[in-house]
Amino acid sequence: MLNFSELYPCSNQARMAQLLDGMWKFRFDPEEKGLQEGWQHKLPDPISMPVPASFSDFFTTKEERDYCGDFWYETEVFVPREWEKQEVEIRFGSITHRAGVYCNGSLTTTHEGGFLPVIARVTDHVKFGEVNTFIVKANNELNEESLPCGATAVLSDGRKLARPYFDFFNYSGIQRSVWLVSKPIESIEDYSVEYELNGEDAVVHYEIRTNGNHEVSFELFDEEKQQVAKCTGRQGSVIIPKAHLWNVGKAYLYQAVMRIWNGETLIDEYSSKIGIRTVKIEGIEIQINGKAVYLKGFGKHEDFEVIGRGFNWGVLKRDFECMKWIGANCFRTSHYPYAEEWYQFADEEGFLIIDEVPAVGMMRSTRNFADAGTGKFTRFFETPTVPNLLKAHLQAVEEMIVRDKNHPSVIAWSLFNEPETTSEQSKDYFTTVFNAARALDPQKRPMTGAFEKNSQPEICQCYQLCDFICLNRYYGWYIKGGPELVDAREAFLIEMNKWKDKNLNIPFVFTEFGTDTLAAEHKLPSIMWSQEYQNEYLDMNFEIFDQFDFIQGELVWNFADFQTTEGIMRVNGNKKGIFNRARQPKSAAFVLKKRWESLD
Ligand SMILES: O=C(O)[C@H]1O[C@@H](Oc2ccc([N+](=O)[O-])cc2)[C@H](O)[C@@H](O)[C@@H]1O
Repeated sequence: MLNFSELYPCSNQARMAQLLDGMWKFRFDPEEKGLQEGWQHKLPDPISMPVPASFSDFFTTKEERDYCGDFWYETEVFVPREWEKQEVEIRFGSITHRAGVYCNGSLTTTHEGGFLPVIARVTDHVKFGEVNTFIVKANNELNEESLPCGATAVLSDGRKLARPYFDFFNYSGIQRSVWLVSKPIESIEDYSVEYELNGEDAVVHYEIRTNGNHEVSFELFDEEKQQVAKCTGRQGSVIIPKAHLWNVGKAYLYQAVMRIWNGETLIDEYSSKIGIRTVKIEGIEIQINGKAVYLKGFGKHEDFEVIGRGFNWGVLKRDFECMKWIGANCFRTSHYPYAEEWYQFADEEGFLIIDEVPAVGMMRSTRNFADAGTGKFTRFFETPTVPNLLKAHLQAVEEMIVRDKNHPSVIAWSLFNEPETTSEQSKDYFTTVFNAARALDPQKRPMTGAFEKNSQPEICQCYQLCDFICLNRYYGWYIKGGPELVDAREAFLIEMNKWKDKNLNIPFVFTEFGTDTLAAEHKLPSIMWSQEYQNEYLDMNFEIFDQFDFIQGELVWNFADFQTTEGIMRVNGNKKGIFNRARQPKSAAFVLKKRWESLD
Protein backbone atom coordinates (compact mmCIF):
# COMPACT_ATOMS: atom_id res chain seq x y z
CA MET A 1 0.00 0.00 0.00
CA LEU A 2 1.15 3.52 -0.79
CA ASN A 3 2.70 5.18 2.24
CA PHE A 4 1.46 8.64 1.27
CA SER A 5 -1.82 10.29 0.36
CA GLU A 6 -2.44 10.80 -3.34
CA LEU A 7 -5.53 12.99 -2.80
CA TYR A 8 -5.70 16.03 -5.10
CA PRO A 9 -4.96 19.23 -3.13
CA CYS A 10 -7.83 21.35 -1.82
CA SER A 11 -8.22 24.39 0.43
CA ASN A 12 -10.73 24.67 3.27
CA GLN A 13 -10.87 25.49 6.99
CA ALA A 14 -8.38 22.69 7.74
CA ARG A 15 -6.10 22.69 4.68
CA MET A 16 -4.33 25.11 2.37
CA ALA A 17 -3.01 24.44 -1.13
CA GLN A 18 -0.81 26.95 -2.92
CA LEU A 19 -0.11 26.58 -6.64
CA LEU A 20 3.61 26.89 -7.46
CA ASP A 21 3.23 27.12 -11.26
CA GLY A 22 5.19 29.85 -13.00
CA MET A 23 8.77 30.54 -14.05
CA TRP A 24 11.26 28.23 -12.31
CA LYS A 25 15.05 28.00 -12.63
CA PHE A 26 16.58 25.20 -14.68
CA ARG A 27 19.88 23.55 -15.65
CA PHE A 28 20.99 20.60 -17.73
CA ASP A 29 23.57 18.34 -16.10
CA PRO A 30 25.09 16.24 -18.92
CA GLU A 31 28.19 15.42 -16.85
CA GLU A 32 26.10 14.33 -13.86
CA LYS A 33 28.16 16.51 -11.58
CA GLY A 34 25.28 18.34 -9.90
CA LEU A 35 25.11 16.40 -6.67
CA GLN A 36 28.87 16.46 -6.13
CA GLU A 37 28.91 20.20 -6.71
CA GLY A 38 26.02 20.79 -4.33
CA TRP A 39 23.36 21.87 -6.82
CA GLN A 40 20.74 20.51 -4.43
CA HIS A 41 21.39 23.67 -2.37
CA LYS A 42 21.40 26.15 -5.24
CA LEU A 43 21.62 25.86 -9.02
CA PRO A 44 24.69 27.65 -10.43
CA ASP A 45 24.00 29.92 -13.45
CA PRO A 46 20.45 28.68 -14.02
CA ILE A 47 18.23 29.59 -16.96
CA SER A 48 14.50 30.22 -16.64
CA MET A 49 11.96 27.46 -17.32
CA PRO A 50 8.15 27.56 -17.31
CA VAL A 51 6.29 25.06 -15.12
CA PRO A 52 4.20 23.15 -16.12
CA ALA A 53 5.73 22.38 -19.52
CA SER A 54 8.07 20.05 -21.33
CA PHE A 55 11.43 21.79 -21.69
CA SER A 56 12.17 20.65 -25.26
CA ASP A 57 10.30 22.95 -27.61
CA PHE A 58 11.29 26.24 -25.97
CA PHE A 59 14.84 25.79 -27.24
CA THR A 60 16.40 26.69 -30.58
CA THR A 61 19.23 24.12 -30.60
CA LYS A 62 18.94 20.37 -31.09
CA GLU A 63 21.28 19.69 -28.17
CA GLU A 64 18.74 21.25 -25.84
CA ARG A 65 15.55 20.08 -27.54
CA ASP A 66 16.70 16.45 -27.71
CA TYR A 67 18.49 16.54 -24.35
CA CYS A 68 18.68 13.21 -22.61
CA GLY A 69 20.14 12.76 -19.11
CA ASP A 70 19.98 14.59 -15.78
CA PHE A 71 18.39 18.04 -15.43
CA TRP A 72 17.47 20.25 -12.50
CA TYR A 73 14.68 22.65 -11.50
CA GLU A 74 14.59 25.18 -8.66
CA THR A 75 12.04 27.48 -7.09
CA GLU A 76 11.75 29.52 -3.91
CA VAL A 77 8.60 29.64 -1.80
CA PHE A 78 7.61 31.52 1.33
CA VAL A 79 6.08 29.18 3.92
CA PRO A 80 3.81 31.04 6.35
CA ARG A 81 4.33 30.79 10.11
CA GLU A 82 0.63 29.81 10.49
CA TRP A 83 1.49 26.43 8.95
CA GLU A 84 3.83 25.56 11.81
CA LYS A 85 1.53 23.01 13.49
CA GLN A 86 0.59 21.44 10.17
CA GLU A 87 2.04 18.78 7.90
CA VAL A 88 3.62 20.35 4.80
CA GLU A 89 3.91 18.58 1.45
CA ILE A 90 5.11 19.49 -2.00
CA ARG A 91 3.08 17.73 -4.67
CA PHE A 92 4.06 17.46 -8.34
CA GLY A 93 1.38 16.17 -10.74
CA SER A 94 4.32 14.33 -12.32
CA ILE A 95 8.04 14.61 -13.01
CA THR A 96 9.17 12.84 -16.19
CA HIS A 97 10.59 10.20 -15.90
CA ARG A 98 12.23 10.07 -12.46
CA ALA A 99 13.21 12.54 -9.79
CA GLY A 100 14.59 13.37 -6.38
CA VAL A 101 13.07 16.31 -4.50
CA TYR A 102 15.25 18.49 -2.23
CA CYS A 103 13.91 20.92 0.35
CA ASN A 104 16.52 23.42 1.60
CA GLY A 105 19.25 21.00 0.50
CA SER A 106 17.83 17.77 2.00
CA LEU A 107 16.55 14.90 -0.09
CA THR A 108 12.88 14.40 0.83
CA THR A 109 11.71 11.81 -1.70
CA THR A 110 12.60 10.01 -4.90
CA HIS A 111 10.15 8.74 -7.48
CA GLU A 112 10.30 6.49 -10.51
CA GLY A 113 7.81 6.91 -13.37
CA GLY A 114 6.96 10.08 -15.24
CA PHE A 115 3.16 10.23 -15.35
CA LEU A 116 1.91 9.97 -11.78
CA PRO A 117 2.19 12.26 -8.76
CA VAL A 118 5.42 12.82 -6.85
CA ILE A 119 4.65 13.78 -3.27
CA ALA A 120 7.24 14.75 -0.66
CA ARG A 121 6.56 15.34 3.02
CA VAL A 122 8.74 18.33 3.87
CA THR A 123 7.44 19.23 7.35
CA ASP A 124 10.79 18.55 9.04
CA HIS A 125 12.79 20.45 6.41
CA VAL A 126 10.89 23.71 5.83
CA LYS A 127 11.62 26.93 7.71
CA PHE A 128 8.31 28.51 8.77
CA GLY A 129 7.95 32.24 8.25
CA GLU A 130 10.83 32.18 5.77
CA VAL A 131 11.64 31.66 2.10
CA ASN A 132 12.43 28.02 1.29
CA THR A 133 14.26 26.48 -1.65
CA PHE A 134 12.83 23.49 -3.52
CA ILE A 135 15.12 21.76 -6.00
CA VAL A 136 14.35 18.82 -8.25
CA LYS A 137 16.95 16.55 -9.79
CA ALA A 138 15.30 14.76 -12.70
CA ASN A 139 16.26 12.34 -15.43
CA ASN A 140 14.57 11.37 -18.70
CA GLU A 141 16.60 8.38 -19.90
CA LEU A 142 14.75 5.35 -21.29
CA ASN A 143 15.55 1.73 -20.50
CA GLU A 144 13.86 -1.65 -20.35
CA GLU A 145 13.36 -1.64 -16.58
CA SER A 146 11.03 1.34 -16.40
CA LEU A 147 7.92 2.59 -18.18
CA PRO A 148 7.63 3.57 -20.98
CA CYS A 149 10.28 1.26 -22.47
CA GLY A 150 13.14 2.30 -24.69
CA ALA A 151 16.90 2.58 -24.86
CA THR A 152 19.44 5.35 -24.49
CA ALA A 153 22.09 5.71 -27.21
CA VAL A 154 25.39 7.57 -26.88
CA LEU A 155 26.44 9.62 -29.91
CA SER A 156 30.08 9.99 -31.01
CA ASP A 157 30.28 13.41 -29.37
CA GLY A 158 29.29 11.83 -26.06
CA ARG A 159 25.71 13.09 -25.99
CA LYS A 160 22.94 10.76 -24.87
CA LEU A 161 19.96 10.30 -27.15
CA ALA A 162 16.56 8.78 -26.29
CA ARG A 163 15.60 5.79 -28.42
CA PRO A 164 11.95 5.22 -27.54
CA TYR A 165 10.31 1.90 -28.39
CA PHE A 166 7.16 3.97 -28.76
CA ASP A 167 5.72 6.49 -31.20
CA PHE A 168 5.68 9.77 -29.28
CA PHE A 169 8.37 12.31 -28.51
CA ASN A 170 10.15 11.71 -25.21
CA TYR A 171 8.90 15.00 -23.76
CA SER A 172 10.15 15.51 -20.21
CA GLY A 173 10.36 17.93 -17.32
CA ILE A 174 7.85 19.12 -14.76
CA GLN A 175 4.88 18.80 -17.09
CA ARG A 176 2.06 19.17 -14.57
CA SER A 177 1.08 21.60 -11.81
CA VAL A 178 2.97 21.79 -8.54
CA TRP A 179 1.29 22.51 -5.19
CA LEU A 180 2.54 23.29 -1.74
CA VAL A 181 0.06 21.74 0.66
CA SER A 182 -0.49 22.21 4.36
CA LYS A 183 -2.82 19.83 6.14
CA PRO A 184 -3.41 18.67 9.73
CA ILE A 185 -1.02 16.10 11.24
CA GLU A 186 -4.02 13.82 11.74
CA SER A 187 -5.59 13.80 8.32
CA ILE A 188 -7.73 12.10 5.72
CA GLU A 189 -5.36 10.09 3.54
CA ASP A 190 -7.68 8.45 1.06
CA TYR A 191 -11.29 7.62 0.40
CA SER A 192 -13.25 5.47 -2.00
CA VAL A 193 -16.86 5.19 -3.10
CA GLU A 194 -18.82 2.51 -4.89
CA TYR A 195 -22.42 2.36 -5.97
CA GLU A 196 -25.44 0.11 -6.12
CA LEU A 197 -28.62 1.08 -7.95
CA ASN A 198 -31.92 0.01 -6.50
CA GLY A 199 -34.84 1.16 -8.61
CA GLU A 200 -34.87 4.96 -8.29
CA ASP A 201 -32.59 4.89 -5.27
CA ALA A 202 -28.84 4.62 -5.06
CA VAL A 203 -26.71 3.17 -2.31
CA VAL A 204 -23.34 4.84 -1.86
CA HIS A 205 -20.80 2.69 -0.06
CA TYR A 206 -17.86 4.73 1.18
CA GLU A 207 -14.60 4.10 2.96
CA ILE A 208 -12.31 6.74 4.45
CA ARG A 209 -8.69 6.15 5.49
CA THR A 210 -7.13 8.43 8.08
CA ASN A 211 -3.86 8.24 9.97
CA GLY A 212 -5.50 8.62 13.38
CA ASN A 213 -8.33 7.32 15.55
CA HIS A 214 -10.73 10.24 15.87
CA GLU A 215 -14.27 10.04 14.60
CA VAL A 216 -14.99 10.54 10.92
CA SER A 217 -18.09 11.96 9.23
CA PHE A 218 -19.28 11.66 5.64
CA GLU A 219 -21.81 13.98 3.98
CA LEU A 220 -23.20 14.31 0.48
CA PHE A 221 -24.59 17.49 -1.09
CA ASP A 222 -26.46 17.71 -4.39
CA GLU A 223 -25.85 20.33 -7.10
CA GLU A 224 -28.21 22.74 -5.28
CA LYS A 225 -25.91 22.35 -2.27
CA GLN A 226 -28.67 20.57 -0.34
CA GLN A 227 -27.48 17.89 2.04
CA VAL A 228 -28.78 14.50 0.90
CA ALA A 229 -26.90 12.18 3.25
CA LYS A 230 -24.90 12.27 6.44
CA CYS A 231 -23.31 9.55 8.47
CA THR A 232 -20.37 8.79 10.73
CA GLY A 233 -17.72 6.12 10.69
CA ARG A 234 -14.72 5.18 8.55
CA GLN A 235 -16.92 3.14 6.32
CA GLY A 236 -20.59 2.87 5.71
CA SER A 237 -23.45 3.08 3.28
CA VAL A 238 -25.95 5.84 2.63
CA ILE A 239 -29.15 5.61 0.62
CA ILE A 240 -30.00 8.43 -1.78
CA PRO A 241 -33.69 8.25 -2.69
CA LYS A 242 -34.41 9.30 -6.31
CA ALA A 243 -30.70 9.72 -6.95
CA HIS A 244 -29.45 11.84 -9.85
CA LEU A 245 -27.24 9.50 -11.82
CA TRP A 246 -24.07 10.47 -13.63
CA ASN A 247 -24.71 9.65 -17.27
CA VAL A 248 -22.86 9.78 -20.57
CA GLY A 249 -23.08 13.38 -21.81
CA LYS A 250 -25.30 14.24 -18.83
CA ALA A 251 -23.09 14.45 -15.80
CA TYR A 252 -24.47 14.96 -12.31
CA LEU A 253 -21.99 15.46 -9.51
CA TYR A 254 -22.55 15.31 -5.78
CA GLN A 255 -20.12 16.92 -3.36
CA ALA A 256 -18.69 14.50 -0.81
CA VAL A 257 -17.48 16.18 2.39
CA MET A 258 -15.39 14.17 4.83
CA ARG A 259 -14.31 15.38 8.25
CA ILE A 260 -12.33 14.17 11.25
CA TRP A 261 -13.71 15.32 14.62
CA ASN A 262 -12.38 15.55 18.13
CA GLY A 263 -15.77 15.90 19.84
CA GLU A 264 -17.07 19.22 18.51
CA THR A 265 -13.68 20.35 17.24
CA LEU A 266 -12.83 19.88 13.58
CA ILE A 267 -9.46 18.19 12.93
CA ASP A 268 -9.48 17.75 9.14
CA GLU A 269 -11.75 18.24 6.17
CA TYR A 270 -11.55 16.99 2.59
CA SER A 271 -14.14 17.38 -0.11
CA SER A 272 -14.44 16.11 -3.62
CA LYS A 273 -17.04 15.64 -6.35
CA ILE A 274 -18.39 12.18 -7.03
CA GLY A 275 -20.75 10.84 -9.69
CA ILE A 276 -23.16 8.00 -9.01
CA ARG A 277 -23.08 5.45 -11.81
CA THR A 278 -22.33 1.79 -12.37
CA VAL A 279 -20.09 0.21 -14.99
CA LYS A 280 -20.57 -3.39 -16.02
CA ILE A 281 -19.72 -5.76 -18.82
CA GLU A 282 -22.83 -7.81 -19.56
CA GLY A 283 -22.33 -10.26 -22.41
CA ILE A 284 -21.23 -8.22 -25.43
CA GLU A 285 -22.40 -4.94 -23.88
CA ILE A 286 -20.56 -2.24 -21.98
CA GLN A 287 -23.21 -0.93 -19.62
CA ILE A 288 -23.36 2.35 -17.75
CA ASN A 289 -26.22 2.39 -15.24
CA GLY A 290 -27.48 -0.83 -16.77
CA LYS A 291 -27.74 0.61 -20.28
CA ALA A 292 -25.50 -0.35 -23.22
CA VAL A 293 -23.19 2.38 -24.47
CA TYR A 294 -21.23 2.35 -27.76
CA LEU A 295 -17.86 4.06 -27.31
CA LYS A 296 -17.12 6.80 -29.86
CA GLY A 297 -14.00 8.88 -29.70
CA PHE A 298 -10.26 8.91 -29.72
CA GLY A 299 -6.92 7.78 -28.57
CA LYS A 300 -5.28 11.03 -27.52
CA HIS A 301 -1.96 12.41 -26.39
CA GLU A 302 -1.01 15.23 -24.07
CA ASP A 303 0.71 17.15 -26.84
CA PHE A 304 0.72 20.71 -28.16
CA GLU A 305 3.00 23.23 -29.88
CA VAL A 306 5.66 24.91 -27.71
CA ILE A 307 4.54 23.43 -24.38
CA GLY A 308 4.94 19.79 -25.46
CA ARG A 309 3.26 17.57 -22.90
CA GLY A 310 2.81 20.45 -20.43
CA PHE A 311 -0.65 20.74 -18.90
CA ASN A 312 -2.66 23.71 -20.16
CA TRP A 313 -6.31 24.49 -19.35
CA GLY A 314 -6.79 26.19 -22.74
CA VAL A 315 -5.74 23.12 -24.71
CA LEU A 316 -7.93 20.94 -22.50
CA LYS A 317 -10.93 23.23 -23.11
CA ARG A 318 -10.44 23.26 -26.89
CA ASP A 319 -10.04 19.47 -26.99
CA PHE A 320 -13.31 18.92 -25.13
CA GLU A 321 -15.12 21.42 -27.39
CA CYS A 322 -13.83 19.56 -30.47
CA MET A 323 -14.80 16.19 -28.99
CA LYS A 324 -18.32 17.40 -28.15
CA TRP A 325 -18.74 18.98 -31.59
CA ILE A 326 -17.84 15.76 -33.35
CA GLY A 327 -20.21 13.63 -31.25
CA ALA A 328 -17.59 11.69 -29.26
CA ASN A 329 -18.31 10.27 -25.81
CA CYS A 330 -15.00 8.61 -24.87
CA PHE A 331 -11.22 8.76 -25.04
CA ARG A 332 -8.32 6.55 -24.03
CA THR A 333 -5.47 8.21 -22.16
CA SER A 334 -2.96 6.66 -24.55
CA HIS A 335 -0.22 5.90 -23.53
CA TYR A 336 0.02 7.09 -19.92
CA PRO A 337 -2.23 8.50 -17.18
CA TYR A 338 -2.94 12.17 -17.97
CA ALA A 339 -2.89 15.21 -15.69
CA GLU A 340 -5.66 14.89 -13.09
CA GLU A 341 -7.48 17.94 -14.46
CA TRP A 342 -8.42 15.88 -17.56
CA TYR A 343 -10.40 13.46 -15.39
CA GLN A 344 -11.99 16.24 -13.32
CA PHE A 345 -13.22 17.91 -16.50
CA ALA A 346 -14.41 14.61 -18.03
CA ASP A 347 -16.39 14.08 -14.79
CA GLU A 348 -18.05 17.47 -15.37
CA GLU A 349 -18.72 16.86 -19.07
CA GLY A 350 -19.98 13.28 -18.85
CA PHE A 351 -17.12 11.83 -20.88
CA LEU A 352 -15.93 8.24 -20.56
CA ILE A 353 -12.23 7.46 -20.08
CA ILE A 354 -10.23 4.30 -20.59
CA ASP A 355 -7.34 5.03 -18.24
CA GLU A 356 -4.00 3.65 -19.48
CA VAL A 357 -0.84 2.89 -17.53
CA PRO A 358 2.46 3.90 -19.29
CA ALA A 359 3.19 0.29 -20.31
CA VAL A 360 4.14 0.98 -23.91
CA GLY A 361 7.19 -0.13 -25.89
CA MET A 362 7.19 -3.72 -24.66
CA MET A 363 8.60 -4.95 -27.93
CA ARG A 364 12.30 -4.48 -28.56
CA SER A 365 13.11 -2.63 -31.74
CA THR A 366 15.22 0.22 -32.99
CA ARG A 367 12.36 1.29 -35.23
CA ASN A 368 9.86 0.21 -32.59
CA PHE A 369 6.37 0.75 -33.95
CA ALA A 370 7.64 0.19 -37.50
CA ASP A 371 8.19 -3.46 -36.63
CA ALA A 372 4.75 -3.99 -35.17
CA GLY A 373 2.58 -6.21 -37.28
CA THR A 374 5.49 -7.77 -39.17
CA GLY A 375 5.48 -10.92 -37.08
CA LYS A 376 8.94 -10.12 -35.74
CA PHE A 377 9.29 -11.53 -32.24
CA THR A 378 11.84 -9.94 -29.94
CA ARG A 379 11.49 -12.16 -26.85
CA PHE A 380 10.84 -9.03 -24.84
CA PHE A 381 9.67 -10.86 -21.72
CA GLU A 382 12.61 -13.25 -21.64
CA THR A 383 15.40 -10.94 -20.42
CA PRO A 384 16.90 -10.66 -16.91
CA THR A 385 15.55 -7.10 -16.52
CA VAL A 386 11.92 -8.25 -16.64
CA PRO A 387 11.52 -8.59 -12.83
CA ASN A 388 12.48 -4.93 -12.40
CA LEU A 389 10.19 -3.90 -15.22
CA LEU A 390 7.34 -5.81 -13.59
CA LYS A 391 8.00 -3.97 -10.33
CA ALA A 392 7.77 -0.61 -12.10
CA HIS A 393 4.63 -1.73 -13.93
CA LEU A 394 2.91 -2.85 -10.72
CA GLN A 395 3.86 0.41 -9.02
CA ALA A 396 2.39 2.47 -11.87
CA VAL A 397 -0.81 0.40 -11.87
CA GLU A 398 -1.21 0.93 -8.12
CA GLU A 399 -0.51 4.66 -8.27
CA MET A 400 -2.90 5.11 -11.21
CA ILE A 401 -5.78 3.20 -9.65
CA VAL A 402 -5.31 4.85 -6.25
CA ARG A 403 -5.19 8.27 -7.93
CA ASP A 404 -8.15 7.84 -10.32
CA LYS A 405 -10.47 5.33 -8.63
CA ASN A 406 -13.17 7.82 -7.65
CA HIS A 407 -13.68 9.47 -11.04
CA PRO A 408 -17.05 8.57 -12.57
CA SER A 409 -15.52 9.27 -16.00
CA VAL A 410 -13.07 6.37 -15.63
CA ILE A 411 -14.89 3.27 -16.85
CA ALA A 412 -11.98 0.89 -17.47
CA TRP A 413 -8.27 0.36 -16.87
CA SER A 414 -5.95 -0.33 -19.78
CA LEU A 415 -2.89 -2.14 -18.45
CA PHE A 416 -0.75 -2.11 -21.60
CA ASN A 417 -0.40 -0.89 -25.16
CA GLU A 418 0.86 -3.24 -27.87
CA PRO A 419 3.26 -5.52 -26.02
CA GLU A 420 4.37 -8.92 -27.25
CA THR A 421 1.62 -11.30 -26.10
CA THR A 422 2.39 -14.61 -27.75
CA SER A 423 4.93 -16.14 -25.35
CA GLU A 424 4.43 -18.09 -22.13
CA GLN A 425 6.53 -15.42 -20.43
CA SER A 426 4.24 -12.59 -21.58
CA LYS A 427 1.28 -14.55 -20.26
CA ASP A 428 2.90 -14.99 -16.81
CA TYR A 429 3.93 -11.35 -16.74
CA PHE A 430 0.48 -9.98 -17.55
CA THR A 431 -1.31 -12.47 -15.33
CA THR A 432 0.62 -10.94 -12.43
CA VAL A 433 -0.25 -7.41 -13.57
CA PHE A 434 -3.97 -8.13 -13.99
CA ASN A 435 -4.26 -9.97 -10.67
CA ALA A 436 -2.64 -7.07 -8.84
CA ALA A 437 -4.85 -4.52 -10.59
CA ARG A 438 -8.06 -6.42 -9.83
CA ALA A 439 -7.37 -6.28 -6.11
CA LEU A 440 -6.98 -2.47 -6.18
CA ASP A 441 -10.19 -1.03 -7.60
CA PRO A 442 -13.10 -0.79 -5.13
CA GLN A 443 -15.46 -0.20 -8.10
CA LYS A 444 -14.22 -3.37 -9.85
CA ARG A 445 -14.09 -1.66 -13.23
CA PRO A 446 -13.37 -3.79 -16.29
CA MET A 447 -9.71 -4.37 -17.14
CA THR A 448 -8.26 -4.43 -20.61
CA GLY A 449 -5.19 -3.71 -22.73
CA ALA A 450 -4.61 -2.64 -26.35
CA PHE A 451 -3.44 -5.47 -28.64
CA GLU A 452 -1.48 -4.95 -31.84
CA LYS A 453 -1.77 -7.04 -34.95
CA ASN A 454 0.68 -9.79 -33.93
CA SER A 455 -1.76 -10.62 -31.13
CA GLN A 456 -3.91 -12.76 -33.40
CA PRO A 457 -6.73 -14.91 -32.01
CA GLU A 458 -4.91 -18.20 -32.61
CA ILE A 459 -1.61 -17.26 -30.93
CA CYS A 460 -2.28 -14.48 -28.44
CA GLN A 461 -1.86 -15.70 -24.86
CA CYS A 462 -3.12 -12.61 -23.06
CA TYR A 463 -6.56 -11.62 -24.39
CA GLN A 464 -8.03 -14.16 -21.93
CA LEU A 465 -7.10 -11.77 -19.11
CA CYS A 466 -9.36 -8.99 -20.39
CA ASP A 467 -12.97 -8.21 -19.49
CA PHE A 468 -13.31 -6.65 -22.93
CA ILE A 469 -10.76 -6.72 -25.73
CA CYS A 470 -9.18 -3.64 -27.29
CA LEU A 471 -7.70 -3.99 -30.77
CA ASN A 472 -5.30 -1.62 -32.54
CA ARG A 473 -5.63 -2.44 -36.24
CA TYR A 474 -4.30 -0.72 -39.36
CA TYR A 475 -5.67 -2.77 -42.24
CA GLY A 476 -5.47 -0.32 -45.15
CA TRP A 477 -2.52 1.59 -43.74
CA TYR A 478 0.42 -0.47 -42.46
CA ILE A 479 -1.14 -3.52 -44.05
CA LYS A 480 -2.34 -3.41 -47.66
CA GLY A 481 -2.69 0.34 -48.01
CA GLY A 482 -3.74 2.54 -50.92
CA PRO A 483 -4.59 0.57 -54.07
CA GLU A 484 -4.83 -2.65 -52.00
CA LEU A 485 -7.63 -1.37 -49.79
CA VAL A 486 -9.98 -4.11 -51.07
CA ASP A 487 -7.51 -6.74 -49.87
CA ALA A 488 -7.12 -4.92 -46.56
CA ARG A 489 -10.88 -5.26 -46.15
CA GLU A 490 -10.67 -9.00 -46.85
CA ALA A 491 -7.79 -9.55 -44.40
CA PHE A 492 -9.62 -7.53 -41.75
CA LEU A 493 -12.79 -9.61 -42.24
CA ILE A 494 -10.82 -12.85 -41.97
CA GLU A 495 -9.35 -11.79 -38.65
CA MET A 496 -12.66 -10.58 -37.24
CA ASN A 497 -14.37 -13.80 -38.21
CA LYS A 498 -11.71 -15.72 -36.28
CA TRP A 499 -12.49 -13.66 -33.20
CA LYS A 500 -16.19 -14.24 -33.82
CA ASP A 501 -15.65 -18.01 -34.04
CA LYS A 502 -14.15 -17.96 -30.55
CA ASN A 503 -17.60 -17.08 -29.18
CA LEU A 504 -16.07 -15.11 -26.35
CA ASN A 505 -19.32 -13.29 -25.63
CA ILE A 506 -17.52 -10.14 -24.48
CA PRO A 507 -17.28 -6.67 -26.05
CA PHE A 508 -14.50 -5.63 -28.44
CA VAL A 509 -13.45 -2.00 -28.80
CA PHE A 510 -11.16 -0.64 -31.52
CA THR A 511 -8.69 1.51 -29.63
CA GLU A 512 -6.67 2.36 -32.76
CA PHE A 513 -7.31 2.57 -36.49
CA GLY A 514 -6.25 5.42 -38.72
CA THR A 515 -4.03 6.79 -41.46
CA ASP A 516 -1.35 9.44 -41.59
CA THR A 517 -2.90 12.36 -43.44
CA LEU A 518 -1.41 15.71 -44.34
CA ALA A 519 -3.89 18.47 -43.60
CA ALA A 520 -2.73 20.25 -46.77
CA GLU A 521 -2.95 17.28 -49.15
CA HIS A 522 -5.94 16.60 -51.43
CA LYS A 523 -6.04 14.09 -54.30
CA LEU A 524 -8.73 12.81 -56.68
CA PRO A 525 -8.73 9.88 -56.97
CA SER A 526 -7.31 9.44 -53.51
CA ILE A 527 -3.76 8.48 -52.60
CA MET A 528 -2.23 7.53 -49.24
CA TRP A 529 -1.54 10.63 -47.07
CA SER A 530 -4.34 12.62 -48.75
CA GLN A 531 -7.45 13.67 -46.86
CA GLU A 532 -9.59 11.74 -49.32
CA TYR A 533 -7.76 8.50 -48.47
CA GLN A 534 -8.32 9.00 -44.73
CA ASN A 535 -12.05 9.21 -45.46
CA GLU A 536 -12.08 6.11 -47.67
CA TYR A 537 -10.12 4.16 -45.09
CA LEU A 538 -12.53 5.19 -42.34
CA ASP A 539 -15.56 4.17 -44.42
CA MET A 540 -14.02 0.73 -45.01
CA ASN A 541 -13.38 0.33 -41.28
CA PHE A 542 -16.94 1.37 -40.39
CA GLU A 543 -18.30 -1.19 -42.82
CA ILE A 544 -16.41 -3.89 -40.88
CA PHE A 545 -17.36 -2.55 -37.44
CA ASP A 546 -21.04 -2.56 -38.37
CA GLN A 547 -20.95 -6.25 -39.32
CA PHE A 548 -20.08 -7.61 -35.88
CA ASP A 549 -22.44 -7.08 -32.97
CA PHE A 550 -19.66 -7.63 -30.40
CA ILE A 551 -17.82 -4.53 -31.61
CA GLN A 552 -18.93 -2.00 -29.03
CA GLY A 553 -16.73 0.98 -29.67
CA GLU A 554 -14.41 2.84 -32.02
CA LEU A 555 -11.65 5.12 -30.75
CA VAL A 556 -9.87 6.44 -33.81
CA TRP A 557 -6.12 7.09 -33.82
CA ASN A 558 -5.53 9.96 -33.14
CA PHE A 559 -7.49 12.95 -31.92
CA ALA A 560 -4.80 15.31 -33.24
CA ASP A 561 -1.45 15.24 -35.02
CA PHE A 562 1.33 14.88 -32.45
CA GLN A 563 5.11 15.07 -32.09
CA THR A 564 7.24 11.94 -32.38
CA THR A 565 10.91 11.09 -32.73
CA GLU A 566 12.13 12.01 -36.21
CA GLY A 567 12.65 9.32 -38.83
CA ILE A 568 11.59 8.06 -42.23
CA MET A 569 8.20 6.92 -40.94
CA ARG A 570 7.16 10.33 -39.64
CA VAL A 571 6.86 13.79 -41.20
CA ASN A 572 7.58 16.13 -38.29
CA GLY A 573 5.39 13.92 -36.16
CA ASN A 574 2.53 11.47 -36.50
CA LYS A 575 -0.16 12.85 -38.80
CA LYS A 576 -3.00 10.48 -37.99
CA GLY A 577 -4.92 13.31 -36.33
CA ILE A 578 -8.57 13.89 -37.17
CA PHE A 579 -7.63 17.42 -36.15
CA ASN A 580 -4.27 18.96 -36.94
CA ARG A 581 -1.95 19.88 -34.10
CA ALA A 582 -3.55 23.34 -33.88
CA ARG A 583 -6.92 21.58 -33.31
CA GLN A 584 -8.47 22.49 -36.68
CA PRO A 585 -10.45 19.75 -38.47
CA LYS A 586 -9.24 17.66 -41.39
CA SER A 587 -12.05 16.63 -43.73
CA ALA A 588 -12.29 13.28 -41.88
CA ALA A 589 -13.66 15.19 -38.89
CA PHE A 590 -16.89 15.81 -40.84
CA VAL A 591 -17.13 12.13 -41.82
CA LEU A 592 -16.84 11.11 -38.17
CA LYS A 593 -19.28 13.78 -37.02
CA LYS A 594 -21.91 12.53 -39.43
CA ARG A 595 -21.45 8.90 -38.40
CA TRP A 596 -21.25 9.48 -34.67
CA GLU A 597 -24.27 11.77 -34.59
CA SER A 598 -26.25 9.18 -36.55
CA LEU A 599 -25.23 6.37 -34.16
CA ASP A 600 -27.16 7.99 -31.31
O1 LIG B 1 1.63 3.92 -35.79
C1 LIG B 1 0.81 4.62 -35.21
O2 LIG B 1 0.37 5.68 -35.66
C2 LIG B 1 0.32 4.15 -33.85
O3 LIG B 1 0.23 2.75 -33.86
C3 LIG B 1 0.50 1.96 -32.79
O4 LIG B 1 1.59 1.18 -33.17
C4 LIG B 1 1.52 0.40 -34.35
C5 LIG B 1 2.48 0.59 -35.31
C6 LIG B 1 2.51 -0.20 -36.42
C7 LIG B 1 1.56 -1.22 -36.60
N1 LIG B 1 1.61 -2.07 -37.73
O5 LIG B 1 2.58 -1.99 -38.51
O6 LIG B 1 0.69 -2.87 -37.92
C8 LIG B 1 0.59 -1.40 -35.64
C9 LIG B 1 0.59 -0.58 -34.52
C10 LIG B 1 0.84 2.60 -31.46
O7 LIG B 1 0.06 2.09 -30.40
C11 LIG B 1 0.69 4.11 -31.46
O8 LIG B 1 1.37 4.67 -30.36
C12 LIG B 1 1.21 4.67 -32.76
O9 LIG B 1 1.25 6.09 -32.75
